[in-house]
Amino acid sequence: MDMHDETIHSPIVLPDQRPIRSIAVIGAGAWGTALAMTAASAGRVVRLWGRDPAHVEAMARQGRNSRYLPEVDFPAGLSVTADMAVAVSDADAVLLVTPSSSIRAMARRLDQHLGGVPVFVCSKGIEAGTGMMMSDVVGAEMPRHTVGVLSGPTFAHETARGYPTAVTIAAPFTSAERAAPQTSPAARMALAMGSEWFRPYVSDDVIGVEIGGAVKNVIAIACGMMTGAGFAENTRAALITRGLDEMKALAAALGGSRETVTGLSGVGDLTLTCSSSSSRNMSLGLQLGQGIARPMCFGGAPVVVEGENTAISLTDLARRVGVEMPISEAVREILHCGADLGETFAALWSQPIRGEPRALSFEMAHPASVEAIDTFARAFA
Ligand SMILES: NC(=O)C1=CN([C@@H]2O[C@H](COP(=O)(O)OP(=O)(O)OC[C@H]3O[C@@H](n4cnc5c(N)ncnc54)[C@H](OP(=O)(O)O)[C@@H]3O)[C@@H](O)[C@H]2O)C=CC1
Ligand SMILES: O=C(CO)COP(=O)(O)O
Repeated sequence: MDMHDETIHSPIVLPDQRPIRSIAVIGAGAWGTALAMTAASAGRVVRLWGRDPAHVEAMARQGRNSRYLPEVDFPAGLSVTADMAVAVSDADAVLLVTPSSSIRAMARRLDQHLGGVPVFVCSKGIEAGTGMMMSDVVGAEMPRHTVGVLSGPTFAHETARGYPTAVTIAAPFTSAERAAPQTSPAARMALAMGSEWFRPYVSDDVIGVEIGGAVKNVIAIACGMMTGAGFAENTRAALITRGLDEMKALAAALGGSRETVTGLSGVGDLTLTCSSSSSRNMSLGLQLGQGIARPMCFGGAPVVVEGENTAISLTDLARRVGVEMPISEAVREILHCGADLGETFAALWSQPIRGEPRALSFEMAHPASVEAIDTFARAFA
Protein backbone atom coordinates (compact mmCIF):
# COMPACT_ATOMS: atom_id res chain seq x y z
CA MET A 1 0.00 0.00 0.00
CA ASP A 2 1.51 3.37 -0.94
CA MET A 3 1.29 6.59 1.09
CA HIS A 4 -1.62 7.83 -0.99
CA ASP A 5 -3.71 4.72 -0.25
CA GLU A 6 -2.89 4.95 3.41
CA THR A 7 -4.21 8.51 3.58
CA ILE A 8 -7.43 7.54 1.87
CA HIS A 9 -8.05 4.47 4.00
CA SER A 10 -6.93 5.74 7.40
CA PRO A 11 -10.00 5.71 9.66
CA ILE A 12 -11.50 9.01 10.77
CA VAL A 13 -10.77 9.33 14.47
CA LEU A 14 -14.04 9.97 16.22
CA PRO A 15 -14.65 10.53 19.91
CA ASP A 16 -17.07 8.21 21.65
CA GLN A 17 -18.75 5.84 19.21
CA ARG A 18 -19.98 3.23 21.67
CA PRO A 19 -23.51 2.02 21.10
CA ILE A 20 -25.95 3.07 23.80
CA ARG A 21 -26.96 -0.10 25.64
CA SER A 22 -28.27 1.20 28.94
CA ILE A 23 -30.35 4.31 29.56
CA ALA A 24 -31.31 6.18 32.72
CA VAL A 25 -34.63 8.01 32.58
CA ILE A 26 -34.95 10.79 35.16
CA GLY A 27 -38.59 11.53 35.94
CA ALA A 28 -41.31 8.93 36.44
CA GLY A 29 -44.25 10.99 35.18
CA ALA A 30 -46.25 10.12 32.09
CA TRP A 31 -43.60 11.02 29.52
CA GLY A 32 -40.58 9.67 31.43
CA THR A 33 -42.39 6.38 31.92
CA ALA A 34 -43.47 6.17 28.27
CA LEU A 35 -39.90 6.82 27.12
CA ALA A 36 -38.49 4.28 29.57
CA MET A 37 -40.97 1.70 28.25
CA THR A 38 -40.06 2.59 24.67
CA ALA A 39 -36.33 2.16 25.31
CA ALA A 40 -36.84 -1.11 27.20
CA SER A 41 -39.07 -2.46 24.41
CA ALA A 42 -36.29 -1.59 21.98
CA GLY A 43 -33.99 -3.91 23.96
CA ARG A 44 -32.12 -1.43 26.14
CA VAL A 45 -31.44 -1.88 29.84
CA VAL A 46 -33.45 0.95 31.42
CA ARG A 47 -33.54 2.41 34.90
CA LEU A 48 -36.40 4.80 35.60
CA TRP A 49 -35.83 7.25 38.44
CA GLY A 50 -38.73 8.75 40.42
CA ARG A 51 -38.41 11.24 43.27
CA ASP A 52 -41.07 9.71 45.47
CA PRO A 53 -39.89 6.44 47.12
CA ALA A 54 -43.48 5.31 47.86
CA HIS A 55 -44.45 5.77 44.21
CA VAL A 56 -41.31 3.95 43.07
CA GLU A 57 -42.05 1.09 45.45
CA ALA A 58 -45.61 0.86 44.09
CA MET A 59 -44.32 0.81 40.50
CA ALA A 60 -41.86 -1.97 41.35
CA ARG A 61 -44.59 -4.01 43.04
CA GLN A 62 -47.26 -3.51 40.39
CA GLY A 63 -45.04 -3.56 37.28
CA ARG A 64 -46.71 -0.39 36.00
CA ASN A 65 -47.01 3.31 36.79
CA SER A 66 -50.52 3.47 38.16
CA ARG A 67 -50.22 7.19 39.02
CA TYR A 68 -49.51 8.38 35.48
CA LEU A 69 -50.04 5.50 32.99
CA PRO A 70 -52.30 3.08 34.82
CA GLU A 71 -53.32 0.89 31.89
CA VAL A 72 -49.94 -0.21 30.54
CA ASP A 73 -47.63 -2.85 32.02
CA PHE A 74 -43.85 -2.36 32.01
CA PRO A 75 -41.92 -4.43 29.48
CA ALA A 76 -38.93 -6.59 30.47
CA GLY A 77 -35.69 -4.69 30.92
CA LEU A 78 -37.19 -1.77 32.85
CA SER A 79 -36.40 -1.32 36.54
CA VAL A 80 -37.31 1.56 38.83
CA THR A 81 -35.42 3.29 41.59
CA ALA A 82 -35.62 6.37 43.82
CA ASP A 83 -31.81 6.43 44.13
CA MET A 84 -30.31 8.67 41.48
CA ALA A 85 -26.81 7.19 41.84
CA VAL A 86 -28.25 3.73 41.15
CA ALA A 87 -30.31 5.04 38.22
CA VAL A 88 -27.31 6.44 36.38
CA SER A 89 -24.68 3.84 37.32
CA ASP A 90 -23.52 2.21 34.06
CA ALA A 91 -25.84 4.42 32.00
CA ASP A 92 -24.56 5.14 28.48
CA ALA A 93 -27.05 8.01 28.13
CA VAL A 94 -29.65 9.87 30.16
CA LEU A 95 -33.14 11.13 29.30
CA LEU A 96 -34.15 14.05 31.52
CA VAL A 97 -37.95 14.19 31.77
CA THR A 98 -39.12 16.27 34.72
CA PRO A 99 -41.09 19.53 34.28
CA SER A 100 -39.03 22.39 32.86
CA SER A 101 -39.21 24.34 36.14
CA SER A 102 -37.19 21.56 37.81
CA ILE A 103 -34.60 20.92 35.10
CA ARG A 104 -31.81 23.09 36.57
CA ALA A 105 -32.07 21.47 39.99
CA MET A 106 -32.24 18.00 38.45
CA ALA A 107 -29.21 18.65 36.22
CA ARG A 108 -27.20 19.96 39.16
CA ARG A 109 -28.03 16.82 41.10
CA LEU A 110 -27.34 14.53 38.16
CA ASP A 111 -23.92 16.03 37.55
CA GLN A 112 -22.73 14.73 40.93
CA HIS A 113 -23.44 11.15 39.87
CA LEU A 114 -22.62 11.02 36.20
CA GLY A 115 -19.52 10.61 34.01
CA GLY A 116 -19.41 12.29 30.60
CA VAL A 117 -22.33 10.54 28.89
CA PRO A 118 -24.85 12.34 26.64
CA VAL A 119 -27.92 13.83 28.28
CA PHE A 120 -31.13 14.42 26.29
CA VAL A 121 -33.73 16.82 27.64
CA CYS A 122 -37.31 15.76 26.86
CA SER A 123 -39.11 18.61 28.67
CA LYS A 124 -40.69 21.47 26.75
CA GLY A 125 -40.24 24.98 28.08
CA ILE A 126 -38.03 28.02 28.55
CA GLU A 127 -36.56 28.74 31.97
CA ALA A 128 -38.37 31.44 33.94
CA GLY A 129 -36.21 34.44 34.77
CA THR A 130 -33.19 33.57 32.63
CA GLY A 131 -35.07 32.89 29.38
CA MET A 132 -32.67 30.02 28.76
CA MET A 133 -33.56 27.01 26.65
CA MET A 134 -33.60 23.72 28.56
CA SER A 135 -30.49 22.39 26.79
CA ASP A 136 -28.58 25.55 27.78
CA VAL A 137 -29.70 25.19 31.38
CA VAL A 138 -28.46 21.60 31.45
CA GLY A 139 -25.26 22.55 29.59
CA ALA A 140 -24.54 25.20 32.22
CA GLU A 141 -25.02 22.72 35.07
CA MET A 142 -23.36 19.73 33.36
CA PRO A 143 -20.46 21.20 31.37
CA ARG A 144 -18.75 17.84 30.80
CA HIS A 145 -21.69 16.38 28.91
CA THR A 146 -23.03 16.54 25.39
CA VAL A 147 -26.55 17.89 25.78
CA GLY A 148 -29.28 17.15 23.26
CA VAL A 149 -33.06 17.11 23.10
CA LEU A 150 -35.80 14.65 22.18
CA SER A 151 -39.05 16.22 21.03
CA GLY A 152 -42.01 15.74 18.72
CA PRO A 153 -45.74 15.03 18.55
CA THR A 154 -46.02 12.49 21.32
CA PHE A 155 -48.85 11.97 23.76
CA ALA A 156 -47.32 9.75 26.44
CA HIS A 157 -50.35 7.45 26.72
CA GLU A 158 -50.20 6.71 22.99
CA THR A 159 -46.45 6.10 22.90
CA ALA A 160 -46.69 3.84 25.94
CA ARG A 161 -49.36 1.76 24.17
CA GLY A 162 -47.11 1.32 21.15
CA TYR A 163 -49.02 3.48 18.69
CA PRO A 164 -46.61 4.47 15.90
CA THR A 165 -44.79 7.61 17.02
CA ALA A 166 -42.02 9.70 15.44
CA VAL A 167 -39.67 12.12 17.21
CA THR A 168 -36.66 14.28 16.50
CA ILE A 169 -33.49 13.67 18.49
CA ALA A 170 -31.06 16.58 18.20
CA ALA A 171 -27.60 17.24 19.59
CA PRO A 172 -24.72 19.38 18.36
CA PHE A 173 -22.40 17.69 15.84
CA THR A 174 -18.63 17.99 16.03
CA SER A 175 -16.93 18.51 12.67
CA ALA A 176 -16.08 14.78 12.62
CA GLU A 177 -19.72 13.94 13.31
CA ARG A 178 -20.80 16.24 10.51
CA ALA A 179 -18.73 14.03 8.19
CA ALA A 180 -20.22 10.89 9.72
CA PRO A 181 -23.55 11.83 11.40
CA GLN A 182 -24.30 8.20 12.30
CA THR A 183 -21.55 8.42 14.94
CA SER A 184 -23.09 11.46 16.67
CA PRO A 185 -24.72 11.13 20.11
CA ALA A 186 -28.09 12.02 18.54
CA ALA A 187 -27.79 9.21 15.98
CA ARG A 188 -26.57 6.72 18.58
CA MET A 189 -29.56 7.62 20.75
CA ALA A 190 -31.88 7.21 17.75
CA LEU A 191 -30.45 3.71 17.21
CA ALA A 192 -30.92 2.89 20.88
CA MET A 193 -34.55 4.06 21.01
CA GLY A 194 -35.86 3.05 17.58
CA SER A 195 -38.26 0.14 17.19
CA GLU A 196 -40.86 -0.96 14.67
CA TRP A 197 -43.30 1.58 16.14
CA PHE A 198 -40.95 4.28 17.48
CA ARG A 199 -39.25 6.21 14.69
CA PRO A 200 -36.58 8.80 15.57
CA TYR A 201 -35.18 11.36 13.14
CA VAL A 202 -31.75 12.93 13.78
CA SER A 203 -30.87 16.63 13.78
CA ASP A 204 -28.14 18.97 14.95
CA ASP A 205 -30.51 21.95 15.27
CA VAL A 206 -31.07 21.88 19.02
CA ILE A 207 -32.46 25.41 19.27
CA GLY A 208 -34.87 24.90 16.36
CA VAL A 209 -36.24 21.76 17.99
CA GLU A 210 -36.57 23.37 21.40
CA ILE A 211 -38.37 26.47 20.14
CA GLY A 212 -40.99 24.25 18.52
CA GLY A 213 -41.70 22.38 21.75
CA ALA A 214 -41.91 25.55 23.85
CA VAL A 215 -44.03 27.71 21.51
CA LYS A 216 -46.58 25.04 20.61
CA ASN A 217 -47.74 24.82 24.22
CA VAL A 218 -48.59 28.53 24.33
CA ILE A 219 -50.39 28.37 20.98
CA ALA A 220 -52.33 25.32 22.18
CA ILE A 221 -53.58 27.34 25.14
CA ALA A 222 -54.74 30.02 22.69
CA CYS A 223 -56.52 27.42 20.53
CA GLY A 224 -58.18 25.95 23.60
CA MET A 225 -59.33 29.39 24.77
CA MET A 226 -60.88 30.22 21.41
CA THR A 227 -62.56 26.83 21.12
CA GLY A 228 -63.80 26.97 24.71
CA ALA A 229 -65.21 30.43 24.07
CA GLY A 230 -67.33 29.01 21.24
CA PHE A 231 -65.33 29.77 18.12
CA ALA A 232 -64.85 27.10 15.49
CA GLU A 233 -62.38 25.46 13.14
CA ASN A 234 -61.54 28.53 11.00
CA THR A 235 -60.31 30.30 14.09
CA ARG A 236 -58.24 27.34 15.29
CA ALA A 237 -56.62 26.89 11.86
CA ALA A 238 -55.75 30.60 11.79
CA LEU A 239 -54.18 30.41 15.25
CA ILE A 240 -52.17 27.31 14.35
CA THR A 241 -50.87 28.92 11.15
CA ARG A 242 -50.05 32.29 12.67
CA GLY A 243 -48.61 30.49 15.70
CA LEU A 244 -46.32 28.67 13.32
CA ASP A 245 -45.24 32.03 11.96
CA GLU A 246 -44.32 33.13 15.52
CA MET A 247 -42.38 29.89 15.99
CA LYS A 248 -40.50 30.33 12.71
CA ALA A 249 -39.58 33.94 13.38
CA LEU A 250 -38.26 33.23 16.86
CA ALA A 251 -36.32 30.13 15.82
CA ALA A 252 -34.67 32.07 13.00
CA ALA A 253 -33.82 34.99 15.31
CA LEU A 254 -32.10 32.58 17.70
CA GLY A 255 -30.08 30.82 14.99
CA GLY A 256 -32.39 27.84 14.43
CA SER A 257 -33.55 26.66 11.03
CA ARG A 258 -37.01 27.39 9.63
CA GLU A 259 -36.92 23.89 8.14
CA THR A 260 -36.67 22.38 11.61
CA VAL A 261 -39.79 24.33 12.55
CA THR A 262 -41.67 22.62 9.71
CA GLY A 263 -40.60 19.22 11.08
CA LEU A 264 -41.90 16.93 13.81
CA SER A 265 -40.89 19.13 16.74
CA GLY A 266 -42.55 22.21 15.20
CA VAL A 267 -45.48 21.70 12.85
CA GLY A 268 -45.89 18.11 14.02
CA ASP A 269 -46.24 18.94 17.69
CA LEU A 270 -48.20 22.14 17.05
CA THR A 271 -50.76 20.19 15.02
CA LEU A 272 -51.09 17.45 17.62
CA THR A 273 -51.29 19.69 20.65
CA CYS A 274 -53.70 22.20 19.13
CA SER A 275 -56.08 19.49 17.93
CA SER A 276 -56.79 17.41 20.99
CA SER A 277 -58.15 17.79 24.48
CA SER A 278 -55.62 15.08 25.45
CA SER A 279 -53.22 18.02 25.58
CA ARG A 280 -53.07 19.60 29.01
CA ASN A 281 -52.25 22.96 27.40
CA MET A 282 -55.20 22.83 25.01
CA SER A 283 -57.38 21.58 27.85
CA LEU A 284 -56.42 24.46 30.15
CA GLY A 285 -57.32 26.88 27.37
CA LEU A 286 -60.66 25.10 26.79
CA GLN A 287 -61.60 25.38 30.43
CA LEU A 288 -60.60 29.04 30.68
CA GLY A 289 -62.48 29.76 27.45
CA GLN A 290 -65.59 28.19 29.02
CA GLY A 291 -65.24 30.63 31.91
CA ILE A 292 -63.83 28.22 34.52
CA ALA A 293 -61.57 30.07 36.96
CA ARG A 294 -57.93 28.92 36.91
CA PRO A 295 -57.94 27.41 40.42
CA MET A 296 -60.92 25.22 39.44
CA CYS A 297 -59.42 23.97 36.16
CA PHE A 298 -58.67 20.20 36.11
CA GLY A 299 -61.00 19.94 39.11
CA GLY A 300 -58.40 21.82 41.14
CA ALA A 301 -55.75 19.09 40.67
CA PRO A 302 -52.12 20.12 40.13
CA VAL A 303 -51.38 19.38 36.47
CA VAL A 304 -48.19 20.15 34.53
CA VAL A 305 -49.20 22.81 31.97
CA GLU A 306 -45.87 23.99 30.58
CA GLY A 307 -47.35 26.70 28.37
CA GLU A 308 -48.55 28.65 31.37
CA ASN A 309 -45.10 29.74 32.58
CA THR A 310 -43.67 29.57 29.08
CA ALA A 311 -46.11 32.32 28.04
CA ILE A 312 -44.01 34.67 30.18
CA SER A 313 -40.49 33.37 29.51
CA LEU A 314 -41.21 33.06 25.79
CA THR A 315 -42.58 36.57 25.31
CA ASP A 316 -39.78 38.03 27.46
CA LEU A 317 -37.28 36.29 25.21
CA ALA A 318 -39.08 37.37 22.03
CA ARG A 319 -39.19 40.99 23.17
CA ARG A 320 -35.46 40.82 23.98
CA VAL A 321 -34.57 39.64 20.48
CA GLY A 322 -37.13 41.90 18.77
CA VAL A 323 -39.56 39.26 17.47
CA GLU A 324 -43.28 40.07 17.50
CA MET A 325 -45.43 37.21 18.83
CA PRO A 326 -48.97 38.61 19.09
CA ILE A 327 -50.76 35.33 19.89
CA SER A 328 -48.27 34.42 22.61
CA GLU A 329 -48.56 37.96 24.00
CA ALA A 330 -52.36 37.62 24.07
CA VAL A 331 -52.08 34.35 26.02
CA ARG A 332 -49.71 36.01 28.49
CA GLU A 333 -52.09 38.95 28.96
CA ILE A 334 -55.04 36.66 29.70
CA LEU A 335 -53.19 34.19 31.91
CA HIS A 336 -51.01 36.54 33.89
CA CYS A 337 -52.23 40.12 33.58
CA GLY A 338 -55.95 39.72 34.21
CA ALA A 339 -56.90 40.68 30.64
CA ASP A 340 -60.39 39.79 29.48
CA LEU A 341 -60.34 36.81 27.12
CA GLY A 342 -62.99 38.10 24.70
CA GLU A 343 -61.57 41.60 24.49
CA THR A 344 -58.00 40.36 24.09
CA PHE A 345 -58.90 38.07 21.20
CA ALA A 346 -61.03 40.78 19.58
CA ALA A 347 -58.01 43.09 19.76
CA LEU A 348 -55.81 40.32 18.30
CA TRP A 349 -58.13 40.01 15.32
CA SER A 350 -58.09 43.74 14.65
CA GLN A 351 -54.34 44.22 14.99
CA PRO A 352 -52.77 46.11 12.08
CA ILE A 353 -52.96 44.37 8.71
CA ARG A 354 -49.54 43.02 7.70
CA GLY A 355 -47.91 41.07 4.89
CA GLU A 356 -48.31 37.33 5.31
CA PRO A 357 -44.64 36.48 5.00
CA ARG A 358 -42.90 38.70 7.55
CA ALA A 359 -40.48 39.63 4.78
CA LEU A 360 -43.32 41.63 3.17
CA SER A 361 -42.80 44.25 5.77
CA PHE A 362 -45.57 46.82 6.02
CA GLU A 363 -48.54 47.47 8.20
CA MET A 364 -51.74 49.51 8.11
CA ALA A 365 -54.52 49.96 10.61
CA HIS A 366 -57.18 47.25 10.55
CA PRO A 367 -60.59 48.79 9.73
CA ALA A 368 -62.11 47.25 12.88
CA SER A 369 -59.43 48.64 15.18
CA VAL A 370 -60.00 51.62 17.44
CA GLU A 371 -57.09 53.46 15.78
CA ALA A 372 -58.56 52.95 12.31
CA ILE A 373 -62.02 54.10 13.33
CA ASP A 374 -60.47 57.22 14.91
CA THR A 375 -58.36 57.87 11.84
CA PHE A 376 -61.34 57.49 9.51
CA ALA A 377 -63.48 59.63 11.78
CA ARG A 378 -60.86 62.40 11.68
CA ALA A 379 -60.38 62.08 7.90
CA PHE A 380 -64.10 62.36 7.15
CA ALA A 381 -65.03 64.90 9.83
N1 LIG B 1 -47.08 13.81 28.83
C1 LIG B 1 -46.76 13.93 27.56
O1 LIG B 1 -47.49 13.45 26.68
C2 LIG B 1 -45.50 14.63 27.16
C3 LIG B 1 -44.81 15.44 28.04
N2 LIG B 1 -43.68 16.09 27.63
C4 LIG B 1 -42.93 16.95 28.54
O2 LIG B 1 -42.35 16.16 29.57
C5 LIG B 1 -42.19 16.94 30.75
C6 LIG B 1 -42.76 16.15 31.91
O3 LIG B 1 -44.14 16.01 31.67
P1 LIG B 1 -44.99 14.75 32.09
O4 LIG B 1 -44.16 13.54 32.29
O5 LIG B 1 -46.12 14.66 31.17
O6 LIG B 1 -45.51 15.28 33.51
P2 LIG B 1 -46.29 14.44 34.62
O7 LIG B 1 -47.15 15.40 35.35
O8 LIG B 1 -46.90 13.24 34.05
O9 LIG B 1 -45.10 13.98 35.59
C7 LIG B 1 -44.23 14.90 36.18
C8 LIG B 1 -43.10 14.12 36.82
O10 LIG B 1 -42.12 15.03 37.28
C9 LIG B 1 -41.99 14.88 38.70
N3 LIG B 1 -41.77 16.18 39.26
C10 LIG B 1 -42.67 17.19 39.41
N4 LIG B 1 -42.06 18.26 39.96
C11 LIG B 1 -40.78 17.92 40.16
C12 LIG B 1 -39.66 18.58 40.71
N5 LIG B 1 -39.76 19.85 41.14
N6 LIG B 1 -38.48 17.94 40.77
C13 LIG B 1 -38.37 16.67 40.31
N7 LIG B 1 -39.39 15.98 39.77
C14 LIG B 1 -40.58 16.61 39.71
C15 LIG B 1 -43.29 14.25 39.17
O11 LIG B 1 -43.06 13.57 40.39
P3 LIG B 1 -44.25 13.29 41.43
O12 LIG B 1 -45.14 12.27 40.83
O13 LIG B 1 -43.52 12.81 42.64
O14 LIG B 1 -44.96 14.61 41.64
C16 LIG B 1 -43.55 13.30 38.01
O15 LIG B 1 -42.75 12.16 38.10
C17 LIG B 1 -42.91 18.27 30.48
O16 LIG B 1 -41.95 19.25 30.15
C18 LIG B 1 -43.79 17.97 29.27
O17 LIG B 1 -43.99 19.12 28.46
C19 LIG B 1 -43.19 15.95 26.38
C20 LIG B 1 -43.83 15.14 25.47
C21 LIG B 1 -45.04 14.42 25.80
O1 LIG C 1 -46.03 17.68 24.43
C1 LIG C 1 -47.01 16.99 24.32
C2 LIG C 1 -47.35 16.26 23.10
O2 LIG C 1 -46.30 16.28 22.18
C3 LIG C 1 -47.96 16.90 25.45
O3 LIG C 1 -48.74 18.04 25.43
P1 LIG C 1 -49.38 18.61 26.78
O4 LIG C 1 -48.23 18.92 27.71
O5 LIG C 1 -50.14 19.80 26.36
O6 LIG C 1 -50.26 17.53 27.33
